[in-house]
Amino acid sequence: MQKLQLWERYKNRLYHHAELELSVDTSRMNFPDSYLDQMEPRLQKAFEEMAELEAGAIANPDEQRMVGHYWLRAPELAPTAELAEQIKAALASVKAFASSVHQGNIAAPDGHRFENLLVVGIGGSALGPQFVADSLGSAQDRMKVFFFDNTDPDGMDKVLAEIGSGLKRTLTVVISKSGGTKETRNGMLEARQAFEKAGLHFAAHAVAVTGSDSELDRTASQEGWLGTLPMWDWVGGRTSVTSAVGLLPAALQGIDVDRLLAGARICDQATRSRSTRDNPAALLALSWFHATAGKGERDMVLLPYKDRLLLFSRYLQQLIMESLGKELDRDGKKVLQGITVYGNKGSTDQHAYVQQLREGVPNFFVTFIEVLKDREGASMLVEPGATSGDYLSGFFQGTRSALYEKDRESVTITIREISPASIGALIALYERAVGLYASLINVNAYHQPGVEAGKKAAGTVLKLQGEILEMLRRQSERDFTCADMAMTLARPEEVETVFMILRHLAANPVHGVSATTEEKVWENRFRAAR
Ligand SMILES: O=P(O)(O)OC[C@H]1O[C@](O)(CO)[C@@H](O)[C@@H]1O
Repeated sequence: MQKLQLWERYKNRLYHHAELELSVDTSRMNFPDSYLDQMEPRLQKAFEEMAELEAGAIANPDEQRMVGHYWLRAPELAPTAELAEQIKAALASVKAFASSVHQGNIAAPDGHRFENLLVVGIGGSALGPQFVADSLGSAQDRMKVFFFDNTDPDGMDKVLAEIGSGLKRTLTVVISKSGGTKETRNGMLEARQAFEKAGLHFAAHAVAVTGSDSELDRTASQEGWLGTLPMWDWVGGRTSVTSAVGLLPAALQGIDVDRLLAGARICDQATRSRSTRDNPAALLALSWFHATAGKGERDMVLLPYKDRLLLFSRYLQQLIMESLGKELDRDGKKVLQGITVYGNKGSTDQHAYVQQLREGVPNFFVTFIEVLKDREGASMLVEPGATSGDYLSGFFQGTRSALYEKDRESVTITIREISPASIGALIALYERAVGLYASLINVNAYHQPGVEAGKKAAGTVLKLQGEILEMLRRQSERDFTCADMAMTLARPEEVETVFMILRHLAANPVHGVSATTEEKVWENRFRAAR
């Protein structure tokens, strides 16, 4: 298509929201103009399902749950007055807690204000808080934020080393909707040990965000933590960033959570429109449907031209892939659905994988995110008439054109600046796009049955490890190959798992297991240290 024709298509298709200062440009998606009309019946059905969801329908039938993240920024829309009150009360508690911490009314045991914040969580209980912290943080933050988002001991040691002697003025927020996630439980225990080693009483440094009567809730109340903020079963982990999960860390960091919620609320209003052309989330969902044939046939590459949006692709990876990646559709038919999401940031990726995007396997579409405002304050000229930010803009435009010339399609989202409101709007935009797209492809976006399989299998491995350790200790006079051990435990079919467990045990001193080094690694002999 010629440049001037594309310009006409740009003007015809551009969605712009004046108050949010947010645009969605689908002109570089090669669907015909008739596509929207053709998809209209399916879209209207998706809008209807979304309206039912917002009205409190059981939108997650597998778990018999309502799906209410939209109420978090408009409590008056919650289906009962009681829920509305709970949402308002939780927000008030978040703000009151953060303000008490900032004013020193809730202080470190040494009487000083808390200066650091250690957030412990995983998945939806970490990715949203991390994205918000990274996109909106600054040198002026009220608290310096750190994360434990895994059960990797070395990763936690690295964070603790960074905090160093600052631990005595560190507040720990442990976040888990279920309150039973092992990675988070381990992170909490490791944090507690670090505090105790430093002669500090963990409970005086800890606050929880969790579901009522969860394991974490009970621990926090039995140990007398500083407080507990609620999570509800009608908020999914991956859509929990506008609940206390995201708001408490953000408020403690000093981010204006009211503006974040306001941005999300305004975007929610826009994305409730049943006029497809006026609904930016519907335009995104339709673009995904077009690009992937509604079957995940192409990957979604996110290219935000702004360092502060680096973690957006990680955040969206969970939101999109955990929501859409489903074996069965809502009628129980095998569909193997999903959209693969990856990305980092422009212009950096220009020097990494954009080569393949332009010339290699054409199995993707791009979402560019453009931010008009370069920085606070003035910019130097890096050469006559051009700033670093002009270059960033030039590289964005250049890559968009270079890809389109080669029939690589893209959507571009433009925001004026990075602010709490625009981050809230981006979050809400994608939450709604995922919900609408899930309706279009008839999958339940609000459960995650596949994740349970890995969790169960990990439990089996840990149980087998217990049996192996017991056997090594009981027969400490002898050594075992993995095959010996599997036979001795009467689990010959588990020999590979036994080998992997033994190899890991011997690599770490805590269990007191040693290994010989044989020519073939699977013939190594293991024994308990005497
Ligand atoms: O908040 P929780 O219950 O600890 O769960 C953490 C994450 O684990 C999952 O349930 C599965 O990975 C995610 O959906 C969720 O965000």
